[in-house]
Amino acid sequence: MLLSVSPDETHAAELAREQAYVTTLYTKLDAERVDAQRRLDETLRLTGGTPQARTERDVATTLYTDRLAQLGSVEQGLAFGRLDFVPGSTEETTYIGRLGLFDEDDDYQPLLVDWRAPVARPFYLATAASPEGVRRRRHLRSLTRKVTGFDDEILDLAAADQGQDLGLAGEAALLAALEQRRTGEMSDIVATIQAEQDRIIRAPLGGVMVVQGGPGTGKTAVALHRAAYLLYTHRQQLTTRGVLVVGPNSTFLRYIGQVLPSLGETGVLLATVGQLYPGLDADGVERRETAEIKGRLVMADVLANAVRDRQRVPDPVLEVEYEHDVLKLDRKTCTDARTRARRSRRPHNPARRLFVSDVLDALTRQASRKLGEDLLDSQDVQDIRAELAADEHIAAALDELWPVLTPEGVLDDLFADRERLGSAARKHLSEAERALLESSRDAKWTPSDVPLLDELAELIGVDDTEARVERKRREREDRAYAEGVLDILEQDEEIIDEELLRVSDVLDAELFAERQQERSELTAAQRAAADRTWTFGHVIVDEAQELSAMDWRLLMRRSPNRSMTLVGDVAQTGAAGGARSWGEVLSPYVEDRWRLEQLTVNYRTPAEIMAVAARVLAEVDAGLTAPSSVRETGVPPWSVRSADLASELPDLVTAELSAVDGGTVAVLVPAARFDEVSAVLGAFGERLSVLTVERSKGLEFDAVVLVAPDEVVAGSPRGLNDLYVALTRATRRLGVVRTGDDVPALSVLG
Ligand SMILES: Nc1ncnc2c1ncn2[C@@H]1O[C@H](COP(=O)(O)OP(=O)(O)OP(=O)(O)O)[C@@H](O)[C@H]1O
Repeated sequence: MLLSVSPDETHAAELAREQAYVTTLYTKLDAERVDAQRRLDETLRLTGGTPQARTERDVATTLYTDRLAQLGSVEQGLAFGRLDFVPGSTEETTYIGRLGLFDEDDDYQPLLVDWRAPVARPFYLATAASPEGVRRRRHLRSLTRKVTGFDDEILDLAAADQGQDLGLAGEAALLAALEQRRTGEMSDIVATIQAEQDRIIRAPLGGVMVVQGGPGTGKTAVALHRAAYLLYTHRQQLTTRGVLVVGPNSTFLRYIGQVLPSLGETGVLLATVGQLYPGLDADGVERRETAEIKGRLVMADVLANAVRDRQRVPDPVLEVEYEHDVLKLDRKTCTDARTRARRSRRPHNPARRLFVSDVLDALTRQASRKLGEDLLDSQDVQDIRAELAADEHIAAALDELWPVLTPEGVLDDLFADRERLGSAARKHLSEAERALLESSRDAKWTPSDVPLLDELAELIGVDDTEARVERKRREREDRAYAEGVLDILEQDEEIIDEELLRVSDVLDAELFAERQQERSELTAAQRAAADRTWTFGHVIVDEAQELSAMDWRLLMRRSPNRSMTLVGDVAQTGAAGGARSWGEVLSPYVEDRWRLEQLTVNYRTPAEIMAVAARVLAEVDAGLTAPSSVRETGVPPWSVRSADLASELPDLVTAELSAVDGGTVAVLVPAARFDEVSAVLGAFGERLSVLTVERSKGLEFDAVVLVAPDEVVAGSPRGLNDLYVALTRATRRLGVVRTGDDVPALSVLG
């Protein structure tokens, strides 16, 4: 008798097989977690020993702590792919997942291959036209530990003929991922990375790579997965120096903050430029025009002048009281001392020693003459010099001529004093521009002050020895404390030895956490955050088009090896001092030694919305092409005119919130309307965000309502770029609320 098996039964049997395999993977994962925890506990129990033993323990503790964090992060979607190769190929069926798992009992055969390993590459790159030995690619879908389904792609030439215009791999899985409601936090894309993205993620570590791509092409996603890939592939090199990821503002950093931990990577420093000067989180707000001036390259000259202006000489003579007499410091003596100190090419504070020494020599000669040179031996002269050096009047005179400076002090004084600013900047900035700087020094430091402070720190030569010594002292204290705790617990343990109680069983959770904290403080990222002169193994900049020339100077200092990935879109530049072209930005640092990669497919914005955005882009620059959308929603964008926002906007927002069914909605406004609209929409809760267009950069929402597009366009010289950014934030729905003049590029909306 012939048995007939229905497709459903085959599918169900296959699903059961996948479930069985995935279950063994989770069992293995659980065993690894128990093992890592046990090893960590054992390491934490050990105390004392030689310095080398302690160092080894520290390394082991960090290793097991990191491993535990990594094992904890991969719970969701542990395995998401499978490759079956053509018969006769050297590869066997391979499962691809968020980390690698091996079978120790079977010669360390891989049970699951880390997505970053070379063997996993065909999962992202193989196509029907170029299958790389792959016969079938399978995307596994799962919910917690349950496999809920799978999608297969058979990579043969018949499939190649079915015209995959955009060359998308795993289309069903990709579209399912893109259709997901947005939560307000970015997710990783590890299961559905596309070929053009994969090539960028796995590009070699060295050199400067620019990734140019329109909105929604996955630049941010690619940048973060690249960080994870580089840390996996060049772990040794990068864990000591660390990886820096720079984003445009703290809202954006919060949005992307979970992606790297979800990929098992915690050692990356995420920061805005405003956070790259230790001790400051500069988030003050200022006018665009002021930020633009502060971002200009000439500010480096202005600051150099400001520091030189603090190196003064008497005009004509400075008289200093000394021992009931008066010593005279003349212009020539001081000018000579100043010239020698400047010629040393040391920064201001270290060069002060030379200046002071020369001036003291001159004063010593003078004082000796007065006392009668012939009567003094060399010891007497030395004593006189020491006395002069300790004299408060002389110290005050030296401070006047060559003060010890701080970057904050110099910048504050410069912006607060018209004369100083005039002297330092007259040649570089107009009176009106100087007036803008002068009015900018309110209470808070702004992000554009940070590269200026950093520049000043270089010019002044800030001595951070004290900070370093203090840091070391704190580390030692923390360690001694933690060890003390463990010693006590170990003594207890001796008493209850028979019960074989482990330290970790009795170690108070809070103390344990503190000890963990101490360990994590020692990661490269943490140390880097506290050290202005830290140089990173790799620097990744997102929304790189927004950075000013002065921002670039700061970042280049943090990356002397020029191992950098810069992602951005020159069509979205909003900052007045931002990039117009990548060549212009980079040539001062690397000339033409940088490579360009492009991303061309928009995964975020549906075709219906992109059609509108493309018209705006054509007005920005007819030569620019908008990326092609990967999907349509069938929902056309809408537009209404409102004469009374306060009464009409809440209803429009309510309708959008219900249309996205649990998803997120953003109301984007020109900066001048932010307070008004926030007040109107104050009570809508978490799913609604009211943001200025500038703050929405890099973010996305299920629905976007854009208010007053004409004001967005008129609001800045790059207003059309801002409009383009605003229109491309939506993953499903877009609405425009007009309050004033019509914007020609939006006329298609009615
Ligand atoms: N291969 C992919 N698989 C699944 N989702 C993807 C993929 N590539 C991108 N996405 C999703 O598309 C959206 C846009 O990605 P991302 O924010 O990285 O784009 P972007 O180029 O940085 O955009 P913008 O320039 O507008 O800030 C995100 O939700 C991201 O998760």
